[in-house]
Amino acid sequence: MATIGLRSISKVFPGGSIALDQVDLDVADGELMVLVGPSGCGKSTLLRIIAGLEEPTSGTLYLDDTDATNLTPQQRQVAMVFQNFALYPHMTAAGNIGFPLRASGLPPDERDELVVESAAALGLQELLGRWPNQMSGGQRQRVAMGRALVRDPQLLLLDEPLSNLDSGLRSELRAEISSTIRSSGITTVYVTHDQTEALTLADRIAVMRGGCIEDIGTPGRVYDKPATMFVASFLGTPRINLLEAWVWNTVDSHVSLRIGEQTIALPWQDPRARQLAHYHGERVVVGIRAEALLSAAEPVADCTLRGQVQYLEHHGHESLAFVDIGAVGIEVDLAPPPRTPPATKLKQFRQRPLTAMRGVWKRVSGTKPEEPETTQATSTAGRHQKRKAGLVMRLPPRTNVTRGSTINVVIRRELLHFFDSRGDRIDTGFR
Ligand SMILES: Nc1ncnc2c1ncn2[C@@H]1O[C@H](COP(=O)(O)OP(=O)(O)OP(=O)(O)O)[C@@H](O)[C@H]1O
Repeated sequence: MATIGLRSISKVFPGGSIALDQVDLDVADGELMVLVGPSGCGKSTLLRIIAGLEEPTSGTLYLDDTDATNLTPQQRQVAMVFQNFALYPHMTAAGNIGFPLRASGLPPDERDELVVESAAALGLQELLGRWPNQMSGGQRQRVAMGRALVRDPQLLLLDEPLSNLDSGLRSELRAEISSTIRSSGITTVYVTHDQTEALTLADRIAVMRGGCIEDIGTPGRVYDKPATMFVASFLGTPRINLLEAWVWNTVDSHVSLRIGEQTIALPWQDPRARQLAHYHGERVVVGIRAEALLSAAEPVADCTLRGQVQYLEHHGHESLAFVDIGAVGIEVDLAPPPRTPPATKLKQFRQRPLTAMRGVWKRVSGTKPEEPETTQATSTAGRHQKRKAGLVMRLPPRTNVTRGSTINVVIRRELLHFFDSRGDRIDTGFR
């Protein structure tokens, strides 16, 4: 098996479109790394550079600590599975699986043995004589996996291998792919734009946007402590609530967060309060996932917002409520357009720090709410249209909450996320 090391990999396509901007990434031996991000963020380009199908404009690729930037795809011993499976239509399943072995000149006996072995591992024994047009999407996908793994490659690269399948089959095959990869112990890079796939499959996730990796870590870490507002917004269903809040620090007591016309507070004992105190009189963004919100008969001091239920969505196992709390919502630009700097500026542009691209976000709209009476902050009231942002929360499936009713929304403050005006996490190490 192998390790992968990418150092300052950039890719600028003819015409100036920057697909990758100084990407660094390490994949450990036997690790399943998932590259996830919105369309156009550079995932496939990065995968194709690892495969040797695309050349980086600059940077170095290491395989097992050896410079492999200029090796051919064959020399890299990489197997790739594509979105459309790319099976040969004129070959049976057995022919497709055995194709790489035939190409490498293996004698027919040994070849057949390996094909049968590989088919058995993927539950394809009964299908070996079928043609691609006689197989379902899921079966074709398994044959593509068999063909990729039969040569015992060093690396397995998968580019959206499930995106052409319906959702039921996708989750079934996701589990299969995961167990096949883990039992083979092969180092794998898996590209998807589906955050559920990323969270369920990965040992580690690299979240990409605009040609950069914005966050990298275990699924639990990037979900629980996203490095940026974009990452928080991209991962999780329903999407995280992002609300504008104004900070007011009452030293040695608490930090207030003014959200719309309402206020919640973090006690001074909470380490995040001291961190937030640095933003006294300023605007931050509070991220609240649906699981951090509870509906309660009585308000709980310092952590309750009141709001009116705008509408309810029933999903069988749960209901989602959209609650108007009169706050200003923040919308993150999930897919900034590809960057095309002028040729003369290219060098400086590539050297820009990653953070320069992170803070692509905008207020949905809204007037800055009135500060708490004691605040000295400069008011910008009237600059924007006021807008009440809905808060999405989960309710039990047969809830007695009705549309139009006013409810107490209690916030589990330990689950709150805070971001600065650039969209970077205001970290506190609380969790
Ligand atoms: N051959 C090419 N010539 C010019 N631009 C390209 C080429 N291939 C990709 N790009 C551009 O590079 C950027 C990254 O593309 P890439 O296919 O890597 O994104 P992606 O994240 O895989 O997107 P998707 O999920 O839609 O496949 C995009 O802006 C794309 O338009």
